[in-house]
Amino acid sequence: MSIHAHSSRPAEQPPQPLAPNPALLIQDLTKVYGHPGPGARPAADRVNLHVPRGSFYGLVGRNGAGKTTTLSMATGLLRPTAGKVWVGGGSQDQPVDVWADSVAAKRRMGVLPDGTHLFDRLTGRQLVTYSGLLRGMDRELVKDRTEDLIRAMDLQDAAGKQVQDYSAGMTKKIALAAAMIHAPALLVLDEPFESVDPVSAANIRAILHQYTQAGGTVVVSSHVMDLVQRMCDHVAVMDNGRVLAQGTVDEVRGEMSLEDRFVDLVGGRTDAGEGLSWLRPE
Ligand SMILES: Nc1ncnc2c1ncn2[C@@H]1O[C@H](COP(=O)(O)OP(=O)(O)OP(=O)(O)O)[C@@H](O)[C@H]1O
Repeated sequence: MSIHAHSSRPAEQPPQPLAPNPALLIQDLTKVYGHPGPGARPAADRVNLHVPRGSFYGLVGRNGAGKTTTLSMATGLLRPTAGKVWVGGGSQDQPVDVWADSVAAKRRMGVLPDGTHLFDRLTGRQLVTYSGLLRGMDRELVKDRTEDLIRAMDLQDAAGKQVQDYSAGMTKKIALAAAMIHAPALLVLDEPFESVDPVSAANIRAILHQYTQAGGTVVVSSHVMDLVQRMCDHVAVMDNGRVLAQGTVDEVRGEMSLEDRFVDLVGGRTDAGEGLSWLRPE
């Protein structure tokens, strides 16, 4: 496990990884929204992450900790102020610099962004199909995989409906299907279980576990420590734009539950409720 791991090295070659051929390597990634200058507080502050191939990696932190900012930069959606990101591929592939070669990098990734903006006038089936066709996949293969994914997400009855008429959880599931159609090496999922019912969440977890067992890598952001402790094998804790700890879940939590360790690291609030003495029924 590394704690308070902030380093600054020249950012040209991928740094020497802790294990060979990582799925995702993030080096000194920094984002300052608006005008960088004195007093500007970075939303992500020299973030270094090493995501091993085949891992199920949780990124946890409070609201506003910088998880979405970090994952958006790591997946080529948000330009970093500073820092580098490399994405691995198959076991024999060299890591690709996400911002220098974004086409090759994006081919290796499936992404479920935060607050997904989808082409919601399309039906669910069309959305997944176009996601495959846009990636240059064979039409017959796309057709077969689309039906497999719709079945796996239990969306058969809704597949012919426009996505704008889906519930929040159904939208999450169809966006996840669209992210998986090209069988990428790495899935980066921002809050994948938010609004998803427990049965669907269990199905999705099973699909993702099967995928990591086949050599895929999953990175998920979440606030739900219990879920991350049960589901993930690796975890990084972020607060105020910084990584406070990272490693295997057992290394990071030690003898504690992940939730207790998290509160220990980020510092719990004990004054919650103060100033709300008026909050009682008349
Ligand atoms: N587009 C933006 N412009 C300016 N500030 C932003 C923008 N997006 C995020 N921020 C700020 O950056 C910080 C980190 O936000 P971010 O969304 O990355 O956190 P998060 O850990 O994903 O939070 P949550 O769990 O609530 O989704 C916050 O202080 C937020 O207000």
